Formats: sequence, C-alpha cells, structure tokens
Amino acid sequence: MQPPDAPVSTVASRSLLRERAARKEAESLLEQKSRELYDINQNLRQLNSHIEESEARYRSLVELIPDAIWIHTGGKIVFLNPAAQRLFGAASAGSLLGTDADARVPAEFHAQLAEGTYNDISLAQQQPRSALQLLRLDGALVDVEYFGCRLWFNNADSVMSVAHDVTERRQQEKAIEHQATHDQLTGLPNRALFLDRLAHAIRRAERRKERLAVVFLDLDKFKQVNDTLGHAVGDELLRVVASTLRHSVRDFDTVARLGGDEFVLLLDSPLGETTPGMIAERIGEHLARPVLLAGQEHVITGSMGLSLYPNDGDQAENLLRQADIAMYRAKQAGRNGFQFFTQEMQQRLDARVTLEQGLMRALQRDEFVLHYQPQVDLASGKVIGLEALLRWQSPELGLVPPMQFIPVAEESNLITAIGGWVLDKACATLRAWLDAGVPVVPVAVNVAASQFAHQNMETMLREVLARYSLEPGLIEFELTESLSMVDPEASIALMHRLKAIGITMSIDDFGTGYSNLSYLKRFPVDKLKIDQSFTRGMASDPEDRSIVTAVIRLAHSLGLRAIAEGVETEGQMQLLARHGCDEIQGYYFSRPLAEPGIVAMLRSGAMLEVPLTGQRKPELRRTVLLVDHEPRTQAHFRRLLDSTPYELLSALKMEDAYEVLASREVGVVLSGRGPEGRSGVDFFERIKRLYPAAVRVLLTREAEGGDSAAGLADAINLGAVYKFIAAPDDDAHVLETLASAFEQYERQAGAAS
Ligand SMILES: Nc1nc2c(ncn2[C@@H]2O[C@H](COP(=O)(O)O[C@H]3[C@@H](O)[C@H](n4cnc5c(=O)[nH]c(N)nc54)O[C@@H]3COP(=O)(O)O)[C@@H](O)[C@H]2O)c(=O)[nH]1
Repeated sequence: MQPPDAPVSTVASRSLLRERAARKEAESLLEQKSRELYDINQNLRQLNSHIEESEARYRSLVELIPDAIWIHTGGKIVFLNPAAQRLFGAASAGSLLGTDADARVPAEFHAQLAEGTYNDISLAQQQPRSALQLLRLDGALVDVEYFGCRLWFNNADSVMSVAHDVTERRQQEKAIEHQATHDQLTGLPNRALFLDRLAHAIRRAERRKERLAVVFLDLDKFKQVNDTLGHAVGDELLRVVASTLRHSVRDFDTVARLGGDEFVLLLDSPLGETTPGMIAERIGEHLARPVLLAGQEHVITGSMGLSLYPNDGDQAENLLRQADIAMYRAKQAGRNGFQFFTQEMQQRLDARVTLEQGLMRALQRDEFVLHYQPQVDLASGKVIGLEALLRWQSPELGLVPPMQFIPVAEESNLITAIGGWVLDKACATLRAWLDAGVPVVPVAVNVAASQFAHQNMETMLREVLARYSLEPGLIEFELTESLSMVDPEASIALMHRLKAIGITMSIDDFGTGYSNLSYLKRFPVDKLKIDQSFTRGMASDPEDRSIVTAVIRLAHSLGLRAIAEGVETEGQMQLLARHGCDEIQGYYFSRPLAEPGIVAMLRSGAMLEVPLTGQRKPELRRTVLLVDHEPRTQAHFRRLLDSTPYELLSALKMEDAYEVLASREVGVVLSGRGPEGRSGVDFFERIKRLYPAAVRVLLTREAEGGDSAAGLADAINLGAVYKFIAAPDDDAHVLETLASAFEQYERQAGAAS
C-alpha cells in the first residue's frame, strides 16, 4: 500500500477509485437495507401489536359475552368462557376442561343438539336457535337456546357451542301459560284447557275404541254460603271442593273449574257400563262429608250431569253442553243427585229456547194481556181488590197461561222486562178506568223474586205512578217468601222504601216456600195470601185445615190480613169465614176476567153473599149426613127419615161429604164403607179431626166378624166411630141409634156453648 502523498499511477488510482465507489455503493445499499429492515421490523411490531390487541379484544369479548361458549375437540372440552362456567355451575374452568362435552347434554336432547350444529358460522347465523336443555354439574336442567358450528381451533377440527340461558324467560312463559289455562283460585285447569284436553281425549278414545265421560257439577245453594258467610268463606269452600274432587278421581282424569261454583270432570276411559254413575255417586258422597267453614260444620251437596263419548257425540263443546243440560235436570229433580244426558232433555231445552225467543218477540209485538181476578172481603162481600194475571196472546200458540212461560221468563231473566210491562199496563189500565169513571179498586201485581232483586223497583214504581198520576194506594205488590233467601236485608230495606211510597204488599203462596218467620216479622207487608193448595185441601185434609187456620192466626197475630186464594166452593168459603179469614179470591166468586168483563163487574157492584161469621151457633136441627155410594141405601134412608124431625143430607162419595160438612152444620154423620174397603173407618178418623162435634155412626154388617172386625174395634176404641148400625134395614134399630147419637151431639154442643 502506497503513502497518500506518493505519486499515484493512473492504474492504481483508477483501481482505488473503483474500490471506493464500490464500497460507497455497498455502504449505501447496506444503509438502505438496514432502513428497509428497520421499516419491516417496525411494521412487524405494529402488526404484532395489532394482533395482540385484536386477540385481547376478542378474548375479552368472549369472556364478557353473556352467552355460554365452549369448544370441544375430539369430544373433550378444550375451552369455555366464564358464562359457560356459570351456566354449568362449575367452580372453575378447570372442573370442565378435558371433560366430555356430551355429558352436559341430556340424552333426549342429543338429536336437537346435532340438528343445531352447523358446518360453519355463516350457516349457523341463518338458522333459528334450537330450544333444548343442558345439564349443570349439580344435575339441574337449564333451558337454553343453542347453536353450534365447526371451527379450526388450536390446529384441530373442533366444535364451538353457544348457549343462551332462557330458564327465567321459560318460567315466565310457563307462568303466563298457566294463568291462561288455569283457575287462579283453585289451581285447577280452566274451561279452555279442559276443552283442549277433552278434544285430545276424544281423538285418543276414537283410535283406541274407548269411552269417556264428562261430569258437570254445580254446587247446591252455594250462593247462600257466599251471601251468609261472605266471599272469603265461599272461596275457601271452592278450594275444599276442588281438592275433594281431585281426590275422588284418578290422577289422569281431569278436574277443572269453569267459574263460580261450576266444576267439570273428564273421566278418561271409565271401565264398564256403570262406572261413570258410580264415580258420580262417589263424588256425591265425598262432597257430602261435613266441611269446617268459619268455625262451623257445613254439609255441601252438588247436582251433577253426565254425558258420554261416544253415546252422546264426539265434539268436546257438545259433550260439555250436554253434561250441563243433564246437571240442570238434576237440579230440577231436587238437587244432590246426578242425571245422564238424554235426547229428550235436548228436545226440552230446544223447546225452552224457542219459548224464550217467543217471549222476546211477544214483548216487541205487544202480545201480552192482563186478566183480572176479584178479591172479595168476607165481612162485607164487596170486591176490594183485583189481581192482575198475565196471559200471552200468541198468534201461533193461542192464549198461553203464565205457568207455561213465567218460570222460563224467570230463569232467562226476561221476567225483568215482562214484570215492568205488567206494572206499566196495570197502571195504564187503572188510569183509563179512572178517566172512564169506573169504580176502581186496588190492583195487585205479581213480582217475581228475581225481578225484585234485579230491578230498580223503587225508581220504576215512582216513575210509573207519576206517568199515570196514580195514588200509590191503588197498587199492591204480591211478593214471594223466597225473597228472604236472596239478600234478605236488601229486600227488607227495599220493601220499607216501597212501603214509604204508599203501596201495599202481600206475601203470595204463603207456606209453600221458604217460610222464614224471623224474616216474615220484619217484612213490612199488609197481607198473607194462603196458597191455593191448602185452600183446596182444607175441607177434607186435617193437615191442610191446620195450615190454613194457623196462617190466618199468624197473620192476625202479626197485625196482617189473611186472604185465601183458589176458593172454589161454598164449603171452602164458609170454612174460611168461620176461621176468620179476611178475604177470598177464587173461581167460587169469579174466574180471572179480561178487561171488559172486570169493568162490567166493577160497574155492576157485584157482591159475594157472605155467611154470618162469628156468631154461628150449632144448628140443633138434627141434620144427618148419609154418605153411601149405594143408591138403594140412600133411597131407604130418605124414606125412613122422611116422616121424622131429622133433615137428611146425602153424599154418594166421601169427597162430596167434605164439601157438605164444610158448608152445613151436621149433627150425625152416617156412613157405610165405601167400595175402597177400610176407607169408611179412615173417613171417620178424618171427620173426627176436621169436625170433632159431628157424631160418627158406621153402617156395617161386618161388626160381629170378618176381616175388618178388628179394624172396626180399633176405630171404636180410638173414638173415630161413636156407634155402628149392624142392621141398616132394621128401621127401629136405626132410629134408636140416631136418637142416641143426637143426644150425644147435643150434650157436646151444650157443653161447648
Ligand atoms: N211474576 C209473575 N207471575 C205471574 C203473573 N201473572 C200470573 N203469574 C203467576 O203465574 C201463576 C199462574 O197464574 P194463573 O194461571 O193466572 O193462575 C192464577 C189464577 O188463575 C189461579 N186461580 C185463581 N183462582 C183459582 C181457583 O179458584 N182455582 C184454581 N185452580 N186456580 C185459581 O191461581 C193463580 C193465581 O195465583 P197467585 O198469583 O198465586 O195468586 C201464578 O203463580 C201467578 O202468580 C205476573 O204478571 N208476574
């Protein structure tokens, strides 16, 4: 190497220059590469930091996401996020890592799991999630919505599972569904669920050729419990009944509550012909066991109707309706029993529906008319009132009596509108009569218990009286005793308000209904109306007689008047007068008349010929009543007594004898045995109770022997027969016995006066 100041040869310097240039170039290249390397490095660093950042972001996403995510490779769990840890109830991820992924899915959901697992995520995203259940480590099941997809994880083919816990939502859904399909009070299925189950059961029974029974149960007099003990006790009773019913049938039978006090049972495939009936009987027995309510024992009964598949049809709604119809019949048959549905019931129901529709049309087309029946004062004989009685003048059916439609109107609530029409019509008629100068008397209108309870009677009465400018005293309301069964306090309060308006009130059909005397004394009524069934029997039936006289006495002791309805004979009228009855109403004086007839009667001043009541003394005219169905015997006695001081009255039948006894004072009753055998003695036993003063003499040839001798002896010993005439053809014997009988009669009459 040459010193730097040494002469440089051209070759050498050129070579040096080239070398320098090459070095420079190399250095610059090296610099550029190192810059490039630096840039690459920088880029790589940046990239790495991006990747790390993104990885951290994804990790935190996976960790924070509320959905459970776990990955399994070769069936073993290799990754899970904290949500999955929580979902499976694992204390740490370690308790699940490496375990079988399948173990977390109950076997019955494996197919759904496979269906919900896709080959890639884009496919999974397009499909709805599958609903299935997963198994926690503690064995509890969790409702989830699930999807899965295949992915490459840790260099291995794996499956990622994603599950969203919907247990709470499912529980809410179940609660809402339960609410929609169950009765809140008893927890039993409701009507919708019952019908659904019944429809399914019918289809199953169809396939299996089985039978089904539907039992419709309505508690008897539940309203009374509610009204008297309060709704809380009523609710308690319904819960008790629900439980009783549940325990009366098998687990797979359905017990449902339709509402109120109506329950229904589906007896799935009952065995044998009699089983549904036997089950109904058992339910009745279980229900009738005393129940403790509000600290007191109560006995509950129910009325049940049964319909059967396939006998009565194959439609759920129809079977339920038919069981309801049969239940209704069980109620009519006296409650606390059961009835099977029959086609005849359906026909009756159809007829009822037709009648209801007819009644609605009758109101619209003004087809109702009022007839009027006079009420007569027994002291003066004057007509002192009229009862307005409804008739339906149907173009199709003719004149329909109220007994044929009032009960239907009451049940269908049409009675409210019909009752309103009756009151309006009665008032309008009174106004027309007043305007025409007819000597009017008060008119009584019948008010059904349901009408009284549902209608704003007070307002209606005030309005109608004002509309026709009528004195309230011209209107009477005939109410029924059953008012005391439906909210008696409210009824009593309303009666007081009506009374304050100035109308009069009577209790109709007294003694036939729910005679609650403690309420009666609080009813501000003016009259008790003796039911016609008692009036009819009072001449011949000692019990009816006792009821009539007791009602008259009861009315008087409460300061009320007594009126007897259904008086058809003079005898009944005489007896009623004798027992102090104040008024009568019945065919004996007049049938109910249409308006022209009653106007004529009022104008004519028609009166009843009244008996002399009160001072009736025994007629000591020696009147004999001969009761014998043999015309020959009648003729014989007529001839025999013709020339004697005895007056002979005769009756061929015992029924006729009662009427004679009711209307005439008879001293001695002579009777043979009727064709009915022992009825002669029975007859005398009755006469003894009804007319104790009349001396009873039996005409018989059997006194000394024969089958009836013992009966005759009994009758004499019991005092039913005073004497007997063993030889009716022996005139002297007859006259002698009669004389002795009258002596006895006059002795009794003398002692009594
Ligand atoms: N809620 C309403 N009920 C009403 C109304 N109009 C009538 N009725 C009730 O219908 C029942 C039957 O009434 P009806 O066929 O009119 O019979 C009445 C009389 O005709 C009958 N009667 C009268 N006297 C005699 C008789 O001597 N013998 C005999 N066999 N029947 C007789 O009795 C019926 C009167 O009944 P009552 O009202 O109990 O006094 C009947 O229950 C009516 O109440 C109405 O507008 N609304």
